[in-house]
Amino acid sequence: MGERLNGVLLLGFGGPEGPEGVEAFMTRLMKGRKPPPVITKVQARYRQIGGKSPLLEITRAQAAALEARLNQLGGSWKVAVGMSNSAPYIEEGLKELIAAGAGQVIALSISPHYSRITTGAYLAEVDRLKEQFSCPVIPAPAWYDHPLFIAALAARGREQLQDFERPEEVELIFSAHSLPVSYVSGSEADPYQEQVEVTARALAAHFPANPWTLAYQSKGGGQGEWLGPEVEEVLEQLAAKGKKDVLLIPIGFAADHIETLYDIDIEQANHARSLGLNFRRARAVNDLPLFISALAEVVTEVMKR
Ligand SMILES: CC1=C(CCC(=O)O)c2cc3nc(cc4[nH]c(cc5[nH]c(cc1n2)c(C)c5CCC(=O)O)c(CCC(=O)O)c4C)C(CCC(=O)O)=C3C
Ligand SMILES: [Fe+2]
Repeated sequence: MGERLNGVLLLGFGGPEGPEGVEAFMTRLMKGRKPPPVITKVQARYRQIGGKSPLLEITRAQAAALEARLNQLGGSWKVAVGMSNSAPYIEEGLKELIAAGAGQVIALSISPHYSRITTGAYLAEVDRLKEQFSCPVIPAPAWYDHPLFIAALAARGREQLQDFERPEEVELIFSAHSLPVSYVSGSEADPYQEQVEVTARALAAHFPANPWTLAYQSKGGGQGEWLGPEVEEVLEQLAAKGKKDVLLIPIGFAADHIETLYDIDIEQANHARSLGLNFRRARAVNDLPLFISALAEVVTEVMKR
């Protein structure tokens, strides 16, 4: 792989580190669209998860683990983090790699499924900056169907499944972030929904005995209809069918953050409890070695092209 330092820029959505960062984050994210009452509601959620999201810390841990793995496989590697909506921004991550002497940069989205608000936006920003830095930047391929990512999700599921009395009878819910239906329809449709469905089917194959349902979570307000069914609806349907044991595996996020710690662990868990369900959630893949190996394979595949 040569003597030159290879850079990897791990690209993510970003998030406010705590309640006081919510306003700036949302203004950037929504381009000024959302009224202040929503900001207050979101701030209250961050307070309920301890005032701070673990997202940045987890992403940094993923970057460190990926860097170690790549250096172990051969060559000389540095992995930096660049976020779309919060610091460290994509520009800072790119500057860090170039300052370290990277001869080229592989841009790797940490969002599992492609949408215009996630990977599409990250790569557009990378593209915009590319001119300014005259360093080759190569986008890494998607990994939503990578066998090691699927195996990592399955391992997280199994961690929880073994705590149920009859693991093979537990109802599985696979969840991904909802999107406005307008993003996934028409001639310029994002492949998001198809990719989520591929991940769900591949994961289901790891649990051949268990019934499963794909559901969407954390939908926003406005912008018309959003992808469904919602997790809450699925919980209600399972309760109505007399089911008791439910394990939710979030497949649309690579790290634990407000969407798992608040939306699932507080809101959906409360809803499940009120329906009399025995509800558990699988941890996000975070820096699980299986997942880091998946990312390392994706990166080294780029080098072979
Ligand atoms: C597909 C997707 C991912 C998955 C990709 C991935 O995980 O990599 C993701 C991740 C994240 N989303 C995050 C936070 C937020 N997203 C919001 C709003 C929105 N997200 C959307 C989509 C996604 N978002 C959409 C279509 C909107 C509505 C925009 C609009 O209406 O135009 C809002 C505003 C309030 C609200 O609507 O809830 C917040 C606070 C955080 C940070 C968490 C933390 O800090 O712990 C993370 C990782
Ligand atoms: Fe979001």
